[in-house]
Amino acid sequence: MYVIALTGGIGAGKSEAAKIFASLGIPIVDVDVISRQLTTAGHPVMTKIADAFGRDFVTADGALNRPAMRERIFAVDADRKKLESILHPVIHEKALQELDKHRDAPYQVLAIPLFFETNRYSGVVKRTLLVDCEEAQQISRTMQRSGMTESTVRSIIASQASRSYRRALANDIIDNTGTFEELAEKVKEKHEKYMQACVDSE
Ligand SMILES: CC(C)(COP(=O)(O)OP(=O)(O)OC[C@H]1O[C@@H](n2cnc3c(N)ncnc32)[C@H](O)[C@@H]1O)[C@@H](O)C(=O)NCCC(=O)NCCS
Ligand SMILES: Nc1ncnc2c1ncn2[C@@H]1O[C@H](COP(=O)(O)OP(=O)(O)OP(=O)(O)O)[C@@H](O)[C@H]1O
Repeated sequence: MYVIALTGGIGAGKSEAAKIFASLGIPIVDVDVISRQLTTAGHPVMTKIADAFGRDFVTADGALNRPAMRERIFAVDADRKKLESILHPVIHEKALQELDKHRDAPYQVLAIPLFFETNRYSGVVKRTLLVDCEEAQQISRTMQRSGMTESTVRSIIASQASRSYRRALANDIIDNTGTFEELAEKVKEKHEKYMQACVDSE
């Protein structure tokens, strides 16, 4: 299995980059998508979250109350760690199962915001690809996409690894300070490189 971890800070452009890899036929395993699936109504994980945080963090139909949880965990570090200790092991197990389904693909993309923060996936990942832009762009793009306030976005950025730390650790970097067209070109370049690399590694 040849797995590329696609990582980056909030709003840096991971989802947009992942869509372009998908359009090139590459399977995508996205841990944010898995996390959302695990926190829908009726999933056993929701019982653990309700026990740990109380009913205020669960919607009337039993799903995760995402805005309430977002406000809480990016204000209180201990609560973020508590939520992560419930969700991360289950997300990890599910992500490995998903990756296993696409063993025959030339390579796969694992979209994972907290790759450098968690360390859980290093065993399965061959290379890391950072999508990176200026912090001001992360903030404005996230605010536009989600309607979050600037201070919420800043608190999320503060909880994540710094830009310089990620840039120092990544094997490859895509600069997403430009247009969508430029991003698409850069993703295609990386795709060609990874196609060659996985052939060479056989
Ligand atoms: C806090 C929650 C409810 C907010 O939900 P929401 O729908 O607004 O955001 P979504 O899940 O799409 O995540 C958006 C982005 O927030 C950032 N983010 C999410 N969780 C975390 C975290 N624990 N630490 C730092 N940043 C995070 C990431 O950049 C992520 O891409 C949700 O993100 C969550 O349940 N987080 C805990 C699970 C987790 O750690 N996910 C990251 C997987 S490695
Ligand atoms: N090059 C670009 N030019 C303009 N807007 C962009 C560009 N790249 C991404 N965006 C927009 O910025 C927002 C954030 O991008 P995206 O959702 O891909 O980021 P992300 O890294 O997946 O964020 P998150 O960590 O929140 O999941 C989206 O609305 C997206 O369409």
